[in-house]
Amino acid sequence: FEAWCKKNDIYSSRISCRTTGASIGGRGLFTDHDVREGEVLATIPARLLLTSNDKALWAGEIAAKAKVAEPVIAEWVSTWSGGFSEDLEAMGALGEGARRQVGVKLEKRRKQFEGAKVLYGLERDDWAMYNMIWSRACYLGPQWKNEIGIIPFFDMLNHTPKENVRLSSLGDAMRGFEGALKPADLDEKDMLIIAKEDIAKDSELLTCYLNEGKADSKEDRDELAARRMVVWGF
Ligand SMILES: C[S@@+](CC[C@H](N)C(=O)[O-])C[C@H]1O[C@@H](n2cnc3c(N)ncnc32)[C@H](O)[C@@H]1O
Repeated sequence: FEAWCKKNDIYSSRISCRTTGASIGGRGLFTDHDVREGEVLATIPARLLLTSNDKALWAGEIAAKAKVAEPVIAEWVSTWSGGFSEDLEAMGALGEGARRQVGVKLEKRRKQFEGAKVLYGLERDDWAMYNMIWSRACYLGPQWKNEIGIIPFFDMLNHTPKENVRLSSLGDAMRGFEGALKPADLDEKDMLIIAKEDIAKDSELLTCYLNEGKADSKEDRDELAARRMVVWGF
């Protein structure tokens, strides 16, 4: 994966992808040095992203693009894992209310998938890929007109409520800095991963998938737990 990143002009400043029990998600990105707040940890060329501006069936469009992607992208897609897997054991950890909501969300996902099959020519076997796409995609921000996409390298970050990095396109990061010059070798739509705080060497880089701070009723908490399960499988 790191060789793939290097070959495709993903610049990352001494960050490694590690498969280890020390990673909260089993595999994730780690610092190989002491990082300072504000440091740009990676730049990712816009051309590598798989994106969609279909608000309803975006995962279907991305799945269709992933299926016919050029070899370079296909090589990256083959590294994907995670997402919702109908893992009954994981589901057992949820309370009754949350489990009920998982059922409702799953029903909705299945209907969307049926729609995506028709519109984007997906097949029944694409269900696992479809779910994986849900678990790896994010909003790309104003520079991308809030399209949804999967960003190589960034998609290796695991979740924590208290993230230590943030994502921004170069264009969004530069907005407000009047007169700032764009680096000549970067595009406004290229994505940056920026340290939100000082991070010690050998720490996992983490982002927040889902803000759980606002859930103050049991129903809200169940809804969030269900969403976490159906989107990310944990
Ligand atoms: C965007 S990917 C992150 C990278 C992923 N660990 C990998 O190896 O490709 C999202 C998936 O990572 C796993 N994951 C992320 N954060 C996690 C956490 N806090 N606890 C358990 N699993 C997590 C889940 O399988 C989730 O569907």
